[in-house]
Amino acid sequence: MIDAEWWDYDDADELAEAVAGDAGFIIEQALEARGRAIIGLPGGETPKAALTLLAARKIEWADVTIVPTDDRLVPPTDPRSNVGMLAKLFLPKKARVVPLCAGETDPVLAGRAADERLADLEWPLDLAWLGVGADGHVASIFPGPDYDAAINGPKARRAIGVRPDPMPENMPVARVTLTKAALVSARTVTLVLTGKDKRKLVEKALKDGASSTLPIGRLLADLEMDIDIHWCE
Ligand SMILES: O=C(O)[C@H](O)[C@@H](O)[C@H](O)[C@H](O)COP(=O)(O)O
Repeated sequence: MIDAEWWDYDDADELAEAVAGDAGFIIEQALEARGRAIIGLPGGETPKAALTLLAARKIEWADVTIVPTDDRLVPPTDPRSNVGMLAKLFLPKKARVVPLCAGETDPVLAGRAADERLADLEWPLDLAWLGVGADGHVASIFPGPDYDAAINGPKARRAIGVRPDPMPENMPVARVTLTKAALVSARTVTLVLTGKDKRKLVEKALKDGASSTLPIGRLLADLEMDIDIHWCE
């Protein structure tokens, strides 16, 4: 079992500063070691402030490839689009932003196309920065017909289409997600969350390990290196 180190902050600003600093350091280490960096960045609300601070850092962004950890099957101009949010922040910095969805409407086809697109990238990720949903989903690994393939699929599979069942009420759309294998193979995995409820959920997931019924629990159980968990109330 890996070690999870909790980093607690007094407020969201302090959390954002710390996470942006950590991510920036990991990217700079990768650039120094290999002359390039490939990072998986999350969607949702929690990471927005930290991502904005990260984009403002003085980094050789032209040598950085950014992949959303997951995305909703919506056009990049849609406010729900994760790649749309990341492109706004990082394309002006000359980073390469690789979409998981390219206009497909069928999640199974979108997942296959994303997997082919990612096959050309030099894996593993240097950083997989993750959030967690109030229901315990991570990236867009949700209960439903694609859950087993996302959690237990072949290690070579990097992305897969997801038809959540039940559909999340706040965001009832199909998705494409990086698989658990693609996420846990990252050189560094970091988890960023806020609020007491999510903290309790992650602490239980860590305790339950591989027997966790939650996607986040199954992912944490398969990590092969320690993880930093950044949290504020
Ligand atoms: O596409 C997404 O929704 C995210 O990648 C997702 O996995 C996110 O991390 C959680 O849903 C938490 O979202 P919040 O940070 O907004 O609570």
